Amino acid sequence: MATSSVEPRDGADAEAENAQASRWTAPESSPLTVAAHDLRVRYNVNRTDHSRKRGLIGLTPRTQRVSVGAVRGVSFEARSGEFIGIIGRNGSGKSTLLRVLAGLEAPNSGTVLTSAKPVLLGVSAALLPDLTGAQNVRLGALAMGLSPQQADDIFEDVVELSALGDAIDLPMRTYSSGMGARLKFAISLAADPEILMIDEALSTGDASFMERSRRAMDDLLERAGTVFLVNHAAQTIENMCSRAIWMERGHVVLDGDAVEVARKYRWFAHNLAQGNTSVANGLLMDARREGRDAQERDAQEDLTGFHRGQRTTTHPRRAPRHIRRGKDPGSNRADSAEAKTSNNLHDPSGP
Ligand SMILES: Nc1ncnc2c1ncn2[C@@H]1O[C@H](COP(=O)(O)OP(=O)(O)OP(=O)(O)O)[C@@H](O)[C@H]1O
Repeated sequence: MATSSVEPRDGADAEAENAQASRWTAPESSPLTVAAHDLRVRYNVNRTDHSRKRGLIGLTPRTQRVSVGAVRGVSFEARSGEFIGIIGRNGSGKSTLLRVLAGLEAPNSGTVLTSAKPVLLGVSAALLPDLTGAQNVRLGALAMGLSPQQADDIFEDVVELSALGDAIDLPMRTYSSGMGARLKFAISLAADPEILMIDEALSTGDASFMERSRRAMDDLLERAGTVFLVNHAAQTIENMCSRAIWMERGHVVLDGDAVEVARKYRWFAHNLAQGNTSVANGLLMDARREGRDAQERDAQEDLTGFHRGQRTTTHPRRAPRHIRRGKDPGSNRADSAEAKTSNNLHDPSGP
C-alpha cells in the first residue's frame, strides 16, 4: 500500500478544529431534502484526432466523436440542516452534478428528487449587466419567486451582505467578477431558499465577506435549509461544511464528515501536485475502499432496519449535524421540518 506518508499537521488544522467546534449539529431525524439515485451524465463531443490524415483542406486535424462520462452513477441523500461540500479535481463532475441536482440539466439516467426547487447561485438569478445592482436585486428576487413587497423587504439585507456600498447604484457591468458573485450570492441567500447550491462563488470574496456569508448560511441552515457548496479549496470545505463528497472522474470516492474527507482529499491533491503519483494513487484507492465499505454498511443497516420495520436512510457516520446545537430545526420556516418527508420529494426540473 502506497500510503506510508503521514499528512503533516499545521496551523490550518488547528483553525479547522476551532471552526469545527463552532459548527452546527442537525438531529439524525432531519427530513430528506434531496435524494439522488444512480445519476449518470454523458456528453458527446468532437475531439481532434492528430494521429489520422489531415482534413479536406489539409490544415486542420480530423475530428472524431467521443463520449465523455461526466457523472457515473452517483447516489446519495441530503437532509435539512446539512451543509455539503463537493470537492474534487478539475473535470471530476462537480458542476455537472450540481446542475443535475438543481434540475437545470437532465441526466442520461438515474433519478433526482428534491423537497423544493433548488436555487443554484449564479444561474437562477438571471441578472442583467446594464441594470444597476439595486435594480438587479429586485429582478433577481422576482425571478426567484418573491413578491414585489418581499423583494423590497430583502433589499437592505442584500446590500449589507454583498457589501457593495455605493456601487449598488452602478450598472452591474462595471462590477468586478467578485463583486458580481457577491451580489448574486446575497440575493440568493436573502430569498431564503430551502435548498441552496453554490458553485465556487465564495472563493471570490475576502475574509470578512466569507465570515458574513458563513453567518448568513448558518441562519439558513438553522431554518432547516440544505446548502451544497462546490469549491476547489479543501480548507474552505473543511471550515464551512458539515459533510463532504469527494468526486473523481464522475464517481463519488468518499462521502462523510467534512473535516475527514477534506483532509484526505487535500493530502491526495498535495501528493499529486508534488509528483508523488504512486502515493496519491494509493491514497485514492484507500479512500475509494473506505467509501465502498461505508456504502455497504449503509445498505446493511437499511436492510436490517427494513426487516425490523423501522427502515432508516441515514447512516450515523453521515448524520447531518449542521443545525445549531440545542435549537429546533425548521422552527422559523412554515413549510419545513415535519412537513418535509421523503414522500414530498419531487423532480426539481418540474414546475
Ligand atoms: N457541456 C459540456 N459538453 C461536453 N463536455 C462537458 C460539458 N460540461 C462538462 N463536460 C465535461 O464533463 C466533465 C466534468 O465536468 P465538470 O465541469 O462537471 O467538472 P468539475 O469537477 O466541475 O470541473 P472544474 O473543477 O474544472 O470546474 C469534464 O470532463 C468536462 O470536460
